[in-house]
Amino acid sequence: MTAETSSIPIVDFAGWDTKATPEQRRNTAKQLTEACRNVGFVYIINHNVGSEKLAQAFDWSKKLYDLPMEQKMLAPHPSGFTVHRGYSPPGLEKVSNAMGDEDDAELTKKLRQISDVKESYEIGSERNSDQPNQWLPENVLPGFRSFMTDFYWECHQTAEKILSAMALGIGLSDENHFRPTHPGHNNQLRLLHYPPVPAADIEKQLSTRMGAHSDWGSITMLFQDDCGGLQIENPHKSGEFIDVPPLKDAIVMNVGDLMMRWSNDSLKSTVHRVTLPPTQDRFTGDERMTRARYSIPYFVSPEGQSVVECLPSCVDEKHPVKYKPIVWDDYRLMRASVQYENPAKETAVSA
Ligand SMILES: O=C(O)CCC(=O)C(=O)O
Ligand SMILES: [Fe+2]
Repeated sequence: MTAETSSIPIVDFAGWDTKATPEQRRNTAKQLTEACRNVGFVYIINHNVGSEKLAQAFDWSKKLYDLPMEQKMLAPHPSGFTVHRGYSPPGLEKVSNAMGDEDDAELTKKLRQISDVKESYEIGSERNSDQPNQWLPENVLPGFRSFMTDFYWECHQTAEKILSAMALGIGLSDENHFRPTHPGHNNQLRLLHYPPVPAADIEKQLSTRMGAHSDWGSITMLFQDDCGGLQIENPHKSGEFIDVPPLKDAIVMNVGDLMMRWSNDSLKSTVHRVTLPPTQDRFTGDERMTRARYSIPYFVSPEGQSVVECLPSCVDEKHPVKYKPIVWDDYRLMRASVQYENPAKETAVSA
């Protein structure tokens, strides 16, 4: 299956360009929002992140992961879950959909028994002092820091456009509604590498590439290479997964849990996962080693103290308010506690 024939809608963002007519902009906003309501995932083409820039970002990511482990460990992810920056070797992070409360403690332990076979590197705004970046020494990968810092802000500019189109699409009178809460300092650029793994390990569920989960924030913009393996839960049939085939240079955009709350559930935060690539030519040798996969998600979130409460344009008699207001930082910490081991919490659970 190709992206053109998959059930994930494709939205041409040339229709949200400054040169587009008001009608083209309204139509684009409508298409984007319909996709977010019905599927929660959408391909965005003709956006502002250029093809060459993307190729360079994937090249840098490959250079990073080609480094020996001891060099990558010069920028380690701090222990615990409060700071989410730097390098996580395979097995450190386990994504899940658990909410992080006490009832989830057992579930969290069980989830850890099947590890995600991936390594990741997280980057944020240089001005976010709560989440300090963990850079490699410049001489280890000269130019990496400066490229990634620029790329981070380029992605942010595109995120602002997407949020504006969504604001219009969900009926807000001001298309800049999300700007004050999303100045960009709380976003997260993530470089992901899924190393080759025997296909049988994934088939027998001895390991996964990335387990099923939804994203927590406002929206996610994902760039994927041509390996394949990303799947979303069928919006019309729970438990069934459908492929999100690679579409060169497209952004795979999805709604996060926070935007779902903000929109009073009118937009969908769809569960997704990464598994075996769909076609046999992605395997090599007797062991059927899976081709490596590189992807670059960009998670867009509001400022930490932003209060998220259902938007008036998404509430009416038929759709009463579903969620109490929450502060983004409180919600994020609750979700993060499940993903990275917290030594204090683990002791408490097993005691
Ligand atoms: O690697 C991918 O394609 C998906 C990544 C993802 O879903 C995530 O990091 O939350
Ligand atoms: Fe995700």
